[in-house]
Amino acid sequence: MEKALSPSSFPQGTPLDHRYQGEHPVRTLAYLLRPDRARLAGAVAVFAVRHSPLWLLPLITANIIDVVVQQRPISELWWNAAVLASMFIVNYPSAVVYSRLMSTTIRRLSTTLRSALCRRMQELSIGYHSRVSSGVLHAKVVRDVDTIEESLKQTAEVGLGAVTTMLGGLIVIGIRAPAFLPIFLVVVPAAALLIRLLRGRLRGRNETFRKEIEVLSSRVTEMTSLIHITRAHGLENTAIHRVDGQLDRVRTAGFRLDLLNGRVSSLAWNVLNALGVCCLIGAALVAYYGWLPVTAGDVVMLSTFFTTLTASTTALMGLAPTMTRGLESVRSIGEVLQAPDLESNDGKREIAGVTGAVEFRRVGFTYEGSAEPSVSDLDLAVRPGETVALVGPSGAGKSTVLNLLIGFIRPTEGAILLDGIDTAGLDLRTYRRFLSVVPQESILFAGTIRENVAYGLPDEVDEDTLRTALQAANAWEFVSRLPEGVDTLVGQHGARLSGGQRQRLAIARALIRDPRVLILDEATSALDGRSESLVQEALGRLMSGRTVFVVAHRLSTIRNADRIMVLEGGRIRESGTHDELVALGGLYQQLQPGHAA
Ligand SMILES: Nc1ncnc2c1ncn2[C@@H]1O[C@H](COP(=O)(O)OP(=O)(O)OP(=O)(O)O)[C@@H](O)[C@H]1O
Repeated sequence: MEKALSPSSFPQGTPLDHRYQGEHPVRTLAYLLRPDRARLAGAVAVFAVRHSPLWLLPLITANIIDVVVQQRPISELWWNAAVLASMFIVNYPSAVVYSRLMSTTIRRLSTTLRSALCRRMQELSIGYHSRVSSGVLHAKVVRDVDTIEESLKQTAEVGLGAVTTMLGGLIVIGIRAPAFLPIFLVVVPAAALLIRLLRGRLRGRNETFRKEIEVLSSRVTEMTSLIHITRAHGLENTAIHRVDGQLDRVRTAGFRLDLLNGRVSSLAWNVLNALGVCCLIGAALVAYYGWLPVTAGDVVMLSTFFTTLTASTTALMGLAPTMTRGLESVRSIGEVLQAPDLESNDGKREIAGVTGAVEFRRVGFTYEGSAEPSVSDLDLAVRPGETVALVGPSGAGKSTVLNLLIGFIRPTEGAILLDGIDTAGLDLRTYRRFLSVVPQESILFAGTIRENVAYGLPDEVDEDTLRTALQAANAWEFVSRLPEGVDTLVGQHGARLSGGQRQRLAIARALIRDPRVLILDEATSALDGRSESLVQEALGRLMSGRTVFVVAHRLSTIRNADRIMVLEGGRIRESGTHDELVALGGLYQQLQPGHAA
């Protein structure tokens, strides 16, 4: 069973942590497959048995022909028939065992990779997540791992098939007609190369087709994300026209690819079989004139082997792109697994309680690559239970201060102290248990109201606690009227909730955690009348008795704050209560709505 995760047992030491240091992807794969090496060896052995008809059948056919042509004892026919029968008897069970062994190995590997990626994403800093789009990370977890899985499966199936056929075939030829071995070793690769060259043209067309599909995919994504704007402006036809144009290109590229595919496949088949016939005639001539000791059975065997060995060599060469794709995906996953941008908490002090005293000591913060600091010389001591409103023009540094408080970013100058302890030395995950953040956009995930409100709480929440939180958040009234109450599904495919209702659920989510420190990023757009007052009332309850930092837009929040900090250019320009700042007649006064600048 999975161990419950406490900060101290937070996933460390995923299988790739210690090992993956950007080495060649083949080594990464070898490392990942190590725990399954016995299983893999078993799979290879079983595969050779399962695949034996392909390289043994020509030999047995040759034996049977020789029994007939040379009038050898009939018992030899029965012996050969018995070998043939036993091959078929073991074929089915060995196929089942092979699938089982291989599938266990490959599925375990993809689960390990996906789990390592998800864990690493939870450890990477918020800075990393704001730089790397979620779509890219999503593609790594889903598509790249899928590509690795597919590439391993194909390499195993096709590669093992080709290698066992080639080895088996060459051994049989080496024993039965050794004089032909050097000829095979030269002619078979040459024939395979010829067929590969013929197919080479397909690659270019494949590439064109794939690119057109990628453009289509981005056009569709663009269309769906713009759908509100498109519909609001009556631009449906323009949007459809854009997609239609691309659909046409995909159709043309697909059609050309299919035509070429048909021509190339037929040409390759003809070349392969023509070469096979040449081999048959050549071997027949050798036997007929007695240039080498070759029986009639050998003639048939050699010509069959020529075709199967050439096909195997071609298949092996054709694996290269699949393997390259798989290795590229391993590398792409490695980029995330070795990204150094981690939030470092390991070994830092864990805290069991917070009273809520927060102090900024000459805090400065400069974003990486920025010339100017976004916050400078910030000095601020906040008592437990105090409400501090941050106001200021756009770009003043308000969000940066909130992110510093959450610990998403660390001060580049000075220190932030929590209850007198420098947060630089704290395991922030333990501190954040006493922290709630209510963002501007209330984010609900696909689940019930109960799950959304109780998200992340360690224990099951009882009905009373849930109801009290919803009541205090002014959400009970609408939740209790929903057909399934707290068990109603919300989120992407759930009940439709208004903006105000979503905000009140977000407030309930914060309330139920009973935080000591609350971080509030108020929505810039106010709701209408009743909904707005319900949200304000709920916020009032949420804020009371806690240390609150709020990026404030509502006049009521600002008026009720114990202190207002007016930021500009990353510095505190003014601070005080609403009345004091109005009396001051400075920047705060200018920021008031309706003020003529
Ligand atoms: N990730 C980042 N990298 C570089 N600079 C950034 C980054 N985020 C913000 N900044 C810069 O830092 C400054 C402060 O930004 P911040 O988002 O904190 O302002 P704000 O007061 O919250 O603005 P708004 O009210 O518009 O949200 C701005 O000049 C902004 O351009």
